[in-house]
Amino acid sequence: MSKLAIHPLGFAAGAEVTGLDLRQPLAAVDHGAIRDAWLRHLVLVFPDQDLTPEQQITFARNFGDLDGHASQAPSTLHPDHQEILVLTNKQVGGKPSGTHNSGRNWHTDLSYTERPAKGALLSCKEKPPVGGDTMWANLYLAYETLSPAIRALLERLEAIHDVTLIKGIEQRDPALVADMKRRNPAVVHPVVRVHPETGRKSLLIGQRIRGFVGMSDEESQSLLSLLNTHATSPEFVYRHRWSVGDLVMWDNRCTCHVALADFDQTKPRVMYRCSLEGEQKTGRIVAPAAAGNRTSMLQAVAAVS
Ligand SMILES: O=C(O)CCC(=O)C(=O)O
Ligand SMILES: [Fe+2]
Repeated sequence: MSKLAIHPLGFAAGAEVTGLDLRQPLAAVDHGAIRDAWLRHLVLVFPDQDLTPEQQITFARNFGDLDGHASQAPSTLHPDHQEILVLTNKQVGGKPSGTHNSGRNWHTDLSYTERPAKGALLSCKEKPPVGGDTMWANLYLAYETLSPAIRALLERLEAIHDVTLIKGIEQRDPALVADMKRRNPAVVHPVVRVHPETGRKSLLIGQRIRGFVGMSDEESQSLLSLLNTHATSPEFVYRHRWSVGDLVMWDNRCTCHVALADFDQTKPRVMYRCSLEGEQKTGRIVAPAAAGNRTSMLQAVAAVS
């Protein structure tokens, strides 16, 4: 008999899943229960799971194909397992040994690609004594609590997502940044999206958005600020305080998240992430020549749309 138990951790998002050893093959009944909980709670925490990279990959594959990380610089991937992105503040030979200072502004993973991730599974390998929490916001609630007038405006709106807006990207190795930019020209996505499994609408919003198609820069920035402030209201957020061995799995189709930088940077923080490949290509690439200059890009996008 299954020992699986699910305890909600927050009203907006988050549930703890206990009674499972994720190193073992997943029974069909547990698989179904996890999928249901994932769609309902958006962020699932599996505590005390000490997984090898192979075990993390095997568990992740229960929920879809893995993203091949073509959008990432190869040096940020696990040397033996390209399915794993290494998020670390550790230096090797004076250089960051993976994706450095990752996720420091609100974002939905891979929104700067045509096919944002379906979900992700993040395993905590090392953590500082205090700080370094991660927060997720429920973007269904964000959408549903906007006024009908704003919702009607957003229904037709598209946003320009830009990899260069990753917070702190300019502090990364310039060769790595050039690689990221080359791999990821700016893309346009609808602001309102429909979850392919639940059918519910949510916002694709965050701080890696350059602006909205057809709006002036000033209009874009004001609207973006309004939407991001609303979407990340404390009422919509689950905040996770990590322990080594936690595996957290989130639904990236209806959430955004941020990794807090409030910790002693001389202490290591190391996370391994598998990304589930998005099932829908919702974006379209904006001419790369337009990228880099906010005003010219907004005009270029407006011209082609
Ligand atoms: O390091 C973290 O807590 C999260 C980083 C992040 O944004 C991610 O893994 O997608
Ligand atoms: Fe992320």
